[in-house]
Amino acid sequence: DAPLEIAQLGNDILRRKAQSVERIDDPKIQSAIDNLIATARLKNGVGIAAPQVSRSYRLFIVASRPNERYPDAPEMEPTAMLNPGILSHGEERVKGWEGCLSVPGFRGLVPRYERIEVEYWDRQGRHNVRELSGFIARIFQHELDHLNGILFIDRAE
Ligand SMILES: O=C(CSC(=O)[C@H](Cc1ccccc1)CC(F)(F)F)c1ccccc1
Ligand SMILES: [Zn+2]
Repeated sequence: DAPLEIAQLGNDILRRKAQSVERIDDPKIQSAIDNLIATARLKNGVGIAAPQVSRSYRLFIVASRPNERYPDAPEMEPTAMLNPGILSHGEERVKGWEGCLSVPGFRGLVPRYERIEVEYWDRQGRHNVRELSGFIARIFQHELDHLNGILFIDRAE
């Protein structure tokens, strides 16, 4: 579970559309999940997407925890989300601070939907449909952008 090299701004892999995961029980996918969780923890991230460690799969980790910008952020078990999507969202957008392990040294105020209904498959291959809001919804939208080659600086105001 060695933490992996993080692709930096300018690396073309960050601008590609990632490929859907075909077999969730593929050992390559399961080890990518373990490596992403280790990397997020080591780099103190609240999320990380597979393209950031140069694996162009539709897979990311959401690992919300309280931090200096979001002291009341929920503490959660790092969760792998495969082939994720937004099913519906509210109208309201909220601006919030974001950073990115692939864009070090920058912070930006990014508008995100406050409430979203999402689907994803978990690492056991189960289909999940969830309502997310607040900081976790923000992380989900930030990571989903990574799977579509979008970075928070493209949206920062
Ligand atoms: O922990 C970070 C470091 S940046 C981070 O964790 C990114 C995720 C993220 C941070 C803030 C808002 C949404 C997503 C991780 C990335 F780059 F892999 F996606 C943080 C930065 C700003 C606000 C709150 C927390
Ligand atoms: Zn990011």
